[in-house]
Amino acid sequence: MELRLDGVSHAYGGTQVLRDITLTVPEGKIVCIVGPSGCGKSTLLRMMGGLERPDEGTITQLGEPPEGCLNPLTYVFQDFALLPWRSVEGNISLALEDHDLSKARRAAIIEDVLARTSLSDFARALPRQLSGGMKQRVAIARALAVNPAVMLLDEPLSALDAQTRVLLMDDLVSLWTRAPFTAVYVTHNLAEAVRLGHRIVVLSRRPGAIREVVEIDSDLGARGEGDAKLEQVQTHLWHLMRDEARAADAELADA
Ligand SMILES: Nc1ncnc2c1ncn2[C@@H]1O[C@H](COP(=O)(O)OP(=O)(O)OP(=O)(O)O)[C@@H](O)[C@H]1O
Repeated sequence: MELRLDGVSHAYGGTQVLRDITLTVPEGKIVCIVGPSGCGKSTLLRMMGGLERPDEGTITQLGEPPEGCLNPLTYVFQDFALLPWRSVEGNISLALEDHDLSKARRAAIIEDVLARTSLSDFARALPRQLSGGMKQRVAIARALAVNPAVMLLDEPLSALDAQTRVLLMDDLVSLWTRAPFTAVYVTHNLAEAVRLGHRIVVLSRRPGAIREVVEIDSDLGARGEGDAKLEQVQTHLWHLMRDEARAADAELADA
């Protein structure tokens, strides 16, 4: 399934937050959204997930969700959003409880996503026993359990330390390489954007409008540390972001 946004604009009260966003999230690709603080990235993601409606413009789902899809659009948040009193498998099971599945089918799905996220040995652990990286693996496993058409990730690695972020990025790359999924990935971190994005959408300062869309055609699995082309793209993104962040700062100072 593909997501298409056409002329999406939105305001909260008198504050314009998004302006005329037109973009496509192609099936089987990861689209990263970057932009300065407060430019409307999370708002855009909420609109893609149907949690809010834009004032103007349309968001269309084109094509069919994958076979076995229980929930076409599912989120992964920065703060993991796990229930502390439920075990790892209990948290994953939560995503399946509203669906009419046999006990055996539910157990098979949980076993599969635990294996894919290297969590099989932690099925009965509670969130408080897990590191931040492991908690986010659980949240990713829970999202994968519903076999979504599009996964919507809002700064999923921002709460983690630098080393853990690298490990989780590797995990996401290998998950995608084994079974390509469609995702929209909001991040402040340009290294994450160039490592994970097939398409990187740079938003301007608020009201967020598309400043540039950068395509990276290299294989996700082949992207590594010290890749000159990726570093070039990252520098280009940084220049765009820096200009926007400076302008946003100046606006706040003038207000
Ligand atoms: N429900 C809401 N009601 C009113 N204003 C809101 C609401 N949600 C977001 N905003 C405002 O809209 C603007 C965009 O917020 P949003 O969280 O989408 O930006 P962002 O780019 O994700 O920010 P950050 O990078 O800091 O997470 C901000 O000025 C924010 O205060």
